[in-house]
Amino acid sequence: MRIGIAGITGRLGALCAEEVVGAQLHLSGGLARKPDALRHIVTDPARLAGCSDVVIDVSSPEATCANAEAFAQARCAWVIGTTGFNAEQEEAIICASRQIPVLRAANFAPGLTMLLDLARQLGAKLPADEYDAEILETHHRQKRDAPSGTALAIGEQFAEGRKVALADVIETDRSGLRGDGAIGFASLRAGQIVGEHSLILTSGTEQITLSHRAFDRRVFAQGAVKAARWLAGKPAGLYGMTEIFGA
Ligand SMILES: NC(=O)C1=CN([C@@H]2O[C@H](COP(=O)(O)OP(=O)(O)OC[C@H]3O[C@@H](n4cnc5c(N)ncnc54)[C@H](OP(=O)(O)O)[C@@H]3O)[C@@H](O)[C@H]2O)C=CC1
Ligand SMILES: O=C(O)C1=N[C@H](C(=O)O)C[C@H](O)C1
Repeated sequence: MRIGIAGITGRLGALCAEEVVGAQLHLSGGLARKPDALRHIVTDPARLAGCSDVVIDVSSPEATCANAEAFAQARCAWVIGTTGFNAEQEEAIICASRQIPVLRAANFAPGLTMLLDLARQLGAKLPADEYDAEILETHHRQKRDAPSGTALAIGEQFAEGRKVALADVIETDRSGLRGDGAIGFASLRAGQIVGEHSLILTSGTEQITLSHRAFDRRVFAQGAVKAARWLAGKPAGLYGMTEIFGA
């Protein structure tokens, strides 16, 4: 199986490349802004798609979306781990998934995949007028998007359990009083913290916290390569990590 990496020079992309080689799969090359013939790094997505069965994309929202057309044309499977998309960019990904298999996940870690399932169950069980929901995420100082993609995914699952749309109850600006039924978000950025997420549910008399801490970025790279192996050759469609870790 030939696996390419978009964002291969980045923190996660470089680890994904190591995992591919470590698993004795064929690393077909990578995409970044500066080409490098020695390391098979190109700037044209069509060139990478043309020599790959599947590409793991961990770059930036703009760079990821710029790949959509070339990957669809080459019928190349697409694992997307990039976060921070706007609504228009999300739509472009959904559009591509009508032509090629796309697996999209804000977090490739198995434990976090389980946490998403638990968040949905708690949303369905804990009454919104009794339990305030807050999501706290902490990441390294280089992270660009906030709230993190994972925090938003936790919020979406919890909201789905509550049978509300996250867009209707999301609170990121914390000035003023907390809204009834709000799902609040807070972000911290410091040092080299890999990624921490907590869903904190508080009533007048108790608190329940679901937490996940990644302390080695390799957990994401390993999940991404598992996802790539699973996705190559699948029919067109939009898939997620529950397909891999079965939450
Ligand atoms: N799903 C998951 O489990 C995880 C997802 N992520 C997400 O992955 C993404 C990357 O994270 P991280 O590795 O830390 O980021 P880095 O900034 O370290 O890496 C970004 C990579 O994308 C490339 N890139 C950026 N902009 C462009 C562009 N316009 N055109 C082509 N290539 C571009 C960079 O290449 P260069 O600068 O060399 O041109 C680099 O290779 C983020 O969205 C992050 O949130 C991160 C960890 C886990
Ligand atoms: O940028 C990161 O580093 C991470 N990004 C992902 C996100 O936005 O949720 C996943 C992980 O927490 C690390």
